[in-house]
Amino acid sequence: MARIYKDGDADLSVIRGKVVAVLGYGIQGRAWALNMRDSGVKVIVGVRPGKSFDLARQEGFEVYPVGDAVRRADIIAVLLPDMVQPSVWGSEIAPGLRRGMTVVFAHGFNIRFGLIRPPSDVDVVLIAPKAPGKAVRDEFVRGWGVPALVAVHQDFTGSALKTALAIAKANGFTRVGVIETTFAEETETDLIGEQNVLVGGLLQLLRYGFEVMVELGYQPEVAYFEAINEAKLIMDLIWERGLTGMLLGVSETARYGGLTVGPYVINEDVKRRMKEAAEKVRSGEFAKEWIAEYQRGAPRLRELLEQVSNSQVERVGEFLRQLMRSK
Ligand SMILES: NC(=O)c1ccc[n+]([C@@H]2O[C@H](COP(=O)([O-])OP(=O)(O)OC[C@H]3O[C@@H](n4cnc5c(N)ncnc54)[C@H](O)[C@@H]3O)[C@@H](O)[C@H]2O)c1
Ligand SMILES: CC(C)(O)[C@@H](O)C(=O)O
Ligand SMILES: [Mg+2]
Ligand SMILES: [Mg+2]
Repeated sequence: MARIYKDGDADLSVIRGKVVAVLGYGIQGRAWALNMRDSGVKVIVGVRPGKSFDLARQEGFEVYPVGDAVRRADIIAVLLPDMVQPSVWGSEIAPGLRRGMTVVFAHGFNIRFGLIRPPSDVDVVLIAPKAPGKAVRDEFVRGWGVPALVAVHQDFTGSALKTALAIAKANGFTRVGVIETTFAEETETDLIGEQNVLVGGLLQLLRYGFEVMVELGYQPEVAYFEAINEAKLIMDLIWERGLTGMLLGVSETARYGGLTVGPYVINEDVKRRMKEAAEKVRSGEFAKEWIAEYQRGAPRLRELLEQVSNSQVERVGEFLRQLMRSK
């Protein structure tokens, strides 16, 4: 049984009086900085000059270049893009680290694949939210939170877990539940999950679902409502009531059709390829490929993103989302 920490297991006083530097003010960084400040934690931001720097200032934070923020902090949360972290670590983070500091990651990628090797006299922990940054902030503002994982890679002070749980509490994660894991388990499951299901599998399923109807001559607007917009509402049912609850919340016709046709469309062959993709994560092959792509300037990523953003489904979706938002 997984070990799961809740609010009562975490003590905010562990980080009171300490300075937490959030490095990066992007998708996660902004959410963490705002959440922790709202929880009474002393937060500063470390980021390069530019839009994020200006936004963090506008939103009332003391903002510094990364190296200066590290030097002023007791705890640093490394919320820079994964591919940027190793070089910034070498040039700006490592030189400012002091004995007994805590380094918090939100994803274990660079530790798991050996791209960052912290000195032995700091604590190294992981607090990985199982949610996109927008939800990390929105749920906190709503008075609740999102689930997260916690892991300790290095416990120099003997209180690494306590510090990690305090950071989790300040973000609202312990209100929901924080599961104990390892950097390896978090990194591998996060990559496998986002590729096979959350980002990759889901996107492709929705695109094909839409395209099949359009290619059969149905109206694109009808196909969008059917294959994409309603997918959110069905997912809400699963989120609230589980798989069986969703099945009981749709018609008997949908229940029978879904249970018989689903496994025909998403078949064992798909499962086999999901396992192949998972193996590429576990062996490090995916990490190697992504690092090489990033070092070339990410041309393939840009091209694939452009293909999605220029597709018909996006034009239809934009029109319908606008329509649904206005009376
Ligand atoms: N995006 C998510 O919802 C999400 C969810 C869970 C975990 N994570 C993890 O959180 C971490 C941060 O990811 P993100 O998606 O929030 O990143 P992001 O791309 O949104 O963050 C970019 C931030 O880093 C700054 N930055 C980029 N290069 C820099 C440099 N050289 N020097 C200083 N600042 C620089 C940018 O100005 C910006 O503020 C990653 O480890 C990621 O895996 C992200
Ligand atoms: C939000 C996700 C997909 O769960 C996260 O893992 C990420 O990398 O952005
Ligand atoms: Mg991820
Ligand atoms: Mg994730």
